[in-house]
Amino acid sequence: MTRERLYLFDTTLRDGAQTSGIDFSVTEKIVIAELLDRLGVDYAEGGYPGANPTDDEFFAEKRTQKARFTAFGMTKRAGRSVSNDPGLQQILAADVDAYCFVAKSWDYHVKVALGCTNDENLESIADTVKAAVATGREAMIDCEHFFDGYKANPDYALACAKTAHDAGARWVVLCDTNGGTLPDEIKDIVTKVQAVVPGDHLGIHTHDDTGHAIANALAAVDAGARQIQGTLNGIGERCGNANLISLIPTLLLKPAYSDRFEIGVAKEQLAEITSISHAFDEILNRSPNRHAPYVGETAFATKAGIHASAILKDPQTYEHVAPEAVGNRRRVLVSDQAGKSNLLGELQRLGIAVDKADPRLDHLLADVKQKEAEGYAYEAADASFELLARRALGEVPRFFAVNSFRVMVERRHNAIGELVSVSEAVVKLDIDGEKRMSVAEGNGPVNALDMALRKDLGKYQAAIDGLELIDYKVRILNGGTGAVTRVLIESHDTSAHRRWFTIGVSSNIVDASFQALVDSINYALLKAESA
Ligand SMILES: CC(=O)SCCNC(=O)CCNC(=O)[C@H](O)C(C)(C)COP(=O)(O)OP(=O)(O)OC[C@H]1O[C@@H](n2cnc3c(N)ncnc32)[C@H](O)[C@@H]1OP(=O)(O)O
Ligand SMILES: CC(=O)C(=O)O
Repeated sequence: MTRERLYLFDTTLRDGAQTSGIDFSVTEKIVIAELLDRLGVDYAEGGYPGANPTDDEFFAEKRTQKARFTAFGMTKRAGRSVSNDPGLQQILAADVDAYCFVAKSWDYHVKVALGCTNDENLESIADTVKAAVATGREAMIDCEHFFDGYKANPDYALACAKTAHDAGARWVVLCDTNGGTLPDEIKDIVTKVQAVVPGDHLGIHTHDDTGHAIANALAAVDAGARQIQGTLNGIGERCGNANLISLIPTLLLKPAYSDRFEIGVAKEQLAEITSISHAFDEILNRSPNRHAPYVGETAFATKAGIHASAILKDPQTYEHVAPEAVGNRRRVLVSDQAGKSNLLGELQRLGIAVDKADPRLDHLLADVKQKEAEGYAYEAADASFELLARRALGEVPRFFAVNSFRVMVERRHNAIGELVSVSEAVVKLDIDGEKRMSVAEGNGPVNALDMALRKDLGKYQAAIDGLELIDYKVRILNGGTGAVTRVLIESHDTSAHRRWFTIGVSSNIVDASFQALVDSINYALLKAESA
């Protein structure tokens, strides 16, 4: 069966730049353009030449190599000719493969926002498309508010789409600009537009204001649209655009689409999609959404014992696609919802061989459940879990013992009269029967304890040289000042390029922090020893 070509149009660098809280620098735009080429989209909309210095510099410096590099702008202003519209001339002068012009297609907007007549707007659309086509490049029109416009005045909305098409636009893109349209309406209206724009010329641009951006894009495809616009990780104006990172796996892995369509993203590129999505979040300086479809850390994580038991027998029992297909991985979590199968799955991943009938496994499971009831959360603290498991199996040496620790916080005036807060910690350790005492100052009690703990580990000192704490999170369980505190610490061994999480729980925040610090050091020593 021959499959139809479906084109992917990325607007991360244009509509994505309209996301509140996101401001791309030129350098970031350059890196994102490279990510888009890596992903394999057909079009990459770079921004709006002439709208701001960042976009001007970006268009002067960089273009995508594989994706058709596209400039965005608006149709010519009414009452002016194309050659007499400086904004439009700037767009036409950009070094691109294609242009995408936003045009009004709702008569209410023509009247209120443009303040011109319906015919003048149609003339702007036609003249702009013709001028773009005359440059030898591809032209497309984003019909802004198409669905709301169609509901208000179907004849005029259709006239806008037809005018763009007749003037030579390769694509007429129907935009759900306010994001309020539902999938059935999209399907119905796109079907009707096919009467005036036949063939593979319709595109769809959806926003996620009702949580239907992807469903709406797919509904449009079902009705005949052959270009989908969207963004990396779904960023975009207000609630965002259709998320290409979710759409691409669906188009490639779900027979309802993969049997009917081919897209420009190869299976090998699909296997990079998790890493591309996370790299994009790095650029945005934010943590990836752990629950994101396909690419989230928990997308293939199972917590329930009954699921884990079946997954270990055959992963397909609880997975809709193979995690490897999207470059993700299966995770079997250990928590209070776990059974022995979860433990076995996690131990297997850690390279620990143990028989399901081994009674130590029952003790370990009981221990995990007891500690989870006290407030521990091992699914978030891989290293603390590994220590707990290996200890239960007698595989963790006693590197050092903490005899005591003390921490003092003092607020006082320094020599020049400024009010400062100073923390000082004392840690007493026993290493192979030899007693050691270290004192350190820090910018807070946990920092001081960390310094003191790591100051003198005797023969183990070299093994923690590259160790640094990179994140510290506190969560209060049960509320109130007598509450239980859970501390999660992320550590990084710069020499071994390894990251891990440890946990501590106590009614005392310093005590909880100290537990997590001690676990972190024990884990570093365990890994150094096995290396
Ligand atoms: C649905 C969307 O997401 S469309 C994308 C929107 N993106 C952006 O607006 C980001 C970039 N925009 C900008 O930097 C600026 O708005 C610019 C440079 C484009 C224009 O700036 P200004 O000339 O100062 O105009 P301003 O932004 O105040 O208003 C937009 C003008 O464009 C007109 N306009 C809006 N859409 C269109 C259109 N499709 N065709 C022709 N004119 C249009 C408006 O009527 C308004 O005209 P007016 O100034 O005579 O009232
Ligand atoms: C063009 C566009 O971004 C919109 O109509 O939503």
